[in-house]
Amino acid sequence: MKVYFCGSIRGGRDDVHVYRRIVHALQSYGTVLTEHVSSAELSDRGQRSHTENSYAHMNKGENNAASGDQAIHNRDLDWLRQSDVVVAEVTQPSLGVGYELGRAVDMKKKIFCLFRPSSGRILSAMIRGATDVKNFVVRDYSEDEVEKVLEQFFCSLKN
Ligand SMILES: O=c1[nH]c(=O)n([C@H]2C[C@H](O)[C@@H](COP(=O)(O)O)O2)cc1CO
Repeated sequence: MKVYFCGSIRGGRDDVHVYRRIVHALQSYGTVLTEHVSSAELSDRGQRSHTENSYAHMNKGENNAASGDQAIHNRDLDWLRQSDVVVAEVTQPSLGVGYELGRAVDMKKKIFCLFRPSSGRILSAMIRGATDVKNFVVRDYSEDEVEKVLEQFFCSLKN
């Protein structure tokens, strides 16, 4: 099973610790194509947070030069096409995540969105309201429920 995980990068990295927990749990169900989204080394500038030498080791896809952005976009859409399921943490608003979800709907992917009401945010109606889209599920959860809600979702795929 190939899993495409979506989480905010340039939209803000406040929830990266939650992304790590989700990706860790997802790895027991299959291959996570976008593991880098959960990397603490990626800053909200889409770059590793350290300066100088780290640029030499930077994963080419995650720099913010224009050509780098095109490579990131094209690589991620390739991964999205390959994926069997899309899991998105949507608490931290992110243009990129919203775009990925829209493209995934168009590709008729199975989509599972996770939102934490404890954040005090109100989820976009374009995500919460997509209830008539087939295979598009939005689940409210708290951080300590990550493993449980993912287990429920992957079990539901078997039925
Ligand atoms: O460097 C990147 N690498 C990358 O894979 N993405 C993808 C994966 C994430 O699910 C999503 C985050 O979008 P944004 O950066 O607009 O928050 O876009 C986004 C960026 C930066 O926009």
